[in-house]
Amino acid sequence: MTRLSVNINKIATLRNARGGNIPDVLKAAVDCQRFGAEGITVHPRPDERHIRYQDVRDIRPIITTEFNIEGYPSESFIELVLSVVPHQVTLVPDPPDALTSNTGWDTITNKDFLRKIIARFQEHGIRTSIFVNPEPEMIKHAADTGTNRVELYTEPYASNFPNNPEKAIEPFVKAAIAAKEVGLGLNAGHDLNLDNLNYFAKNIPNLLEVSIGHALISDALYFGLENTIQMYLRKLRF
Ligand SMILES: CC(=O)[C@@H](O)[C@H](O)COP(=O)(O)O
Ligand SMILES: NCC(=O)COP(=O)(O)O
Repeated sequence: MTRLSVNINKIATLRNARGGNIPDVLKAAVDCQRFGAEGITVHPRPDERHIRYQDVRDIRPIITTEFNIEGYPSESFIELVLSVVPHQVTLVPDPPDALTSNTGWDTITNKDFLRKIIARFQEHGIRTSIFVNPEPEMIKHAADTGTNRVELYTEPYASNFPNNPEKAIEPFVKAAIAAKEVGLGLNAGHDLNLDNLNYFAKNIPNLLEVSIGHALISDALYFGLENTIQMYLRKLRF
């Protein structure tokens, strides 16, 4: 079964547009869970333009579902994660000024860096995942870092899906097979949506989790948050 983790960054972006506390990010985290989300994902960035470090601390004790913190492993991010102790941390190679995540790790050149950080998180009982492009070579080297899982960066799938779904999914199937061969658990995310999710989940073997934010929160404007989460869940249950 593929779990749906809802990324609530965009709810925080909306709140931050005005200051104040509307919409209430903590309430949204609890409500996403109540509406069926099987995980909550947050991606704090250094400028805190969406989810803030304090939000991350406040969410941990009020949710019971899986908590996944994504981000670049700067010292302040590492400190945050070690103080919060989520179920999973996903390491993403975002530079501080990145608009959004736009590539996976080069797991060859960053192998020693990642290995040390991953060991620190795992010593605290935190499962690790690292964000990778769908390249079997990068996935094989990811296994040498000691990580538990990889998260496939799905933007290229999402942008190619409307023109040619078979071609769009091809590298992701190969990547999933490579992950299984080296014993890594498999997550995926970025730009997954109501149109492309079902085809992805049906075709990718051993997909443990998808994290979805931008499209899901946007769909919630039209369909409501509860209904939208249920619509996404139905795309994963077949
Ligand atoms: C790693 C990844 O793909 C997501 O965490 C994404 O970067 C979050 O989306 P925002 O850019 O909307 O914060
Ligand atoms: N890890 C991907 C994620 O959390 C959400 O990405 P997106 O759906 O906002 O593109």
